[in-house]
Amino acid sequence: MHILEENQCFRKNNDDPMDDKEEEEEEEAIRSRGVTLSWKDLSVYVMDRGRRNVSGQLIDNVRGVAKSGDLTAIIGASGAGKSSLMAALAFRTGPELLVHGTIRANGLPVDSSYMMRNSGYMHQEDIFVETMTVIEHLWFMARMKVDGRTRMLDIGEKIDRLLEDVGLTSRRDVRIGSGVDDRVLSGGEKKRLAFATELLTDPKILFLDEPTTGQDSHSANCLVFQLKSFAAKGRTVLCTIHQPSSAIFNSFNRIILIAEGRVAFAGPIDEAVEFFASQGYECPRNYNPADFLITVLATNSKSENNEKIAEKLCDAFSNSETSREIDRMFEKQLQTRHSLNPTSKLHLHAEFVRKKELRYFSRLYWLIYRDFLQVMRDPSIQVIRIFQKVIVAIIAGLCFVGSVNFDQYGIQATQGVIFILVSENAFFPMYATLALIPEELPLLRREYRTGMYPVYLYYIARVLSLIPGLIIESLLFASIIYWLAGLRANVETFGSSLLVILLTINVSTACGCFFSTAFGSVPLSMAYLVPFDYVLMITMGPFLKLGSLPLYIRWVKYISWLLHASEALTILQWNGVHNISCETADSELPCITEGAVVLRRYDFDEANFSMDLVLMLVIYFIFHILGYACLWNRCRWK
Ligand SMILES: Nc1ncnc2c1ncn2[C@@H]1O[C@H](COP(=O)(O)OP(=O)(O)OP(=O)(O)O)[C@@H](O)[C@H]1O
Repeated sequence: MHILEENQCFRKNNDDPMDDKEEEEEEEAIRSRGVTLSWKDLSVYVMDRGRRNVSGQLIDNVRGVAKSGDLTAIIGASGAGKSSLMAALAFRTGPELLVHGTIRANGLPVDSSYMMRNSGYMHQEDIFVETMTVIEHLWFMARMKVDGRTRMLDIGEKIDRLLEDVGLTSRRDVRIGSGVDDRVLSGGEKKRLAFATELLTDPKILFLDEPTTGQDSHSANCLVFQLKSFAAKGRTVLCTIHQPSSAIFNSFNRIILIAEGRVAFAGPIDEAVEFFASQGYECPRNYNPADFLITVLATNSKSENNEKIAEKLCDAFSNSETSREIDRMFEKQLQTRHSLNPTSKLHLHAEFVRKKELRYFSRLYWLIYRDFLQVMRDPSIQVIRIFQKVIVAIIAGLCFVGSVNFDQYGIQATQGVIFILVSENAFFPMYATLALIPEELPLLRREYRTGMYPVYLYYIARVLSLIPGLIIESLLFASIIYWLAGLRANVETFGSSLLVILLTINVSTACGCFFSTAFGSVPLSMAYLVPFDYVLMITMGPFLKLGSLPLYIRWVKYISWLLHASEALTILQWNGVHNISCETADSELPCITEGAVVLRRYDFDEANFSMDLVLMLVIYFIFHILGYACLWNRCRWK
């Protein structure tokens, strides 16, 4: 009995048994509908930072074939170049790598968009939104990846089937999470979830980078069994693996052995052991052949010609009959392609065009949905923040009870409340937003590069998902402090003050988004944002008369929304006030009786109110446009 029997795994196959001939015919028919991937003269280079010069080579002129219906494994020691080769074949290398060579699908040259639409790629490191549950994650991924015309019912059925296939049905409502806890997924379960995610689109070609890492041997065996079953449906499955057990090794149809970026063998598994034996490296009996092959290739000792063993084997393989067989397969693919009539060619390449993507608004909806779940479930983002705000508002408001009056002391108290309203609604959201995008950058890059959504949709969704929280937060804070302190008690002034505060909090969030995308990490963003904030705070009104600002800093008044907010709120409190009492006046200082004089004292002008609001809006859009541009740049080039 083969060790990877299906009934040991999560789900049984209930297909009717067939006789051998029928099975062979069926297999051949399925294969002919699949995609045979072939590549030649494929090299991968590392580029320097400016992408002008090559600074190293990871893959050196390799060739190979991965047939539909086969499970092909790229095997080699750690650092041999397995992931680099697979990423190159899948068109998933980062912009720091340059891929040179020919990659063909059924003999036709392919490009990145073909690969993105026809292949799935399971990365070595899983990146999930940890606050989502398994089912929420799968629904999100299905809506973003699956053909837009697929019915919700069919998607639901598919998800249920996949959950059963990968043994996660009982964990469907568990959060993905992090750490070791039975309320979140384990490392192995995350791998299975990543696998199920790739199967959502039923890709013609499936790439998996180290799918068995972190799995116990039973789960690893089951996963490989599922890969085989998937391949048997006429799919092309390629995975990298660096330490397969004998059972897993024996279940591969073909292997590609990689050493130092070169191919030491590519072909059926039993031929690999024979080839090594023919070169003088006989696998001992009862020894795991995979361990043996990898150990031989990783040995640093030299052969009789003072050549490294890996180099000698790679040279020998490139002159071997098996290698020539690969060349013949490559040529055969080319001929098949030439014999195809134009309609078939069109058909082959038009397959992916037929997939209808979800409309922008639907994708935006799903992105906002995901961001909302995150915001709602991450207490550090919302609940604690709101609670903290309420406490601060009550404490601050209580300090001002009875002091905000139309008298000489009241002038200072009113400006104090305005300072707290502005600074609290400016600095807090600015720093709270700073970590949001850098934390998600790896996920964003990955999803953007697979074509799930454009960067601007992500950015808009991120900003929109923050708005409800920001509104609740700012309105709560401002209302508590406004009424406790006793600022002007009429609906119009209160409403306009809330509008100014809403603008302040939104511009500050936009500023936080810009700094986080411009500098890419929280410590670096903080390093630049703190001095910038100091300048904004010093020049916001209460500390310095605007007219006395030194010439070199005077430009700040155009970009400081803190200043515009202070001015607008001060205007709302003092505009039209003619009866400021002199009762509490210091006998040595002149008494101020007019609101207009209070405004002049800070170099504010009541005619500026509308302009302040407009300028805040302009600054809001400028920060977001710059923030988006920086994010787009990071996704494209890093
Ligand atoms: N983007 C890159 N820039 C520079 N060097 C890289 C890059 N990606 C990989 N390398 C280097 O190329 C070599 C091969 O890396 P690769 O990840 O392909 O190996 P691997 O065989 O998959 O190893 P592992 O099993 O440990 O994942 C390593 O030395 C790695 O440091």
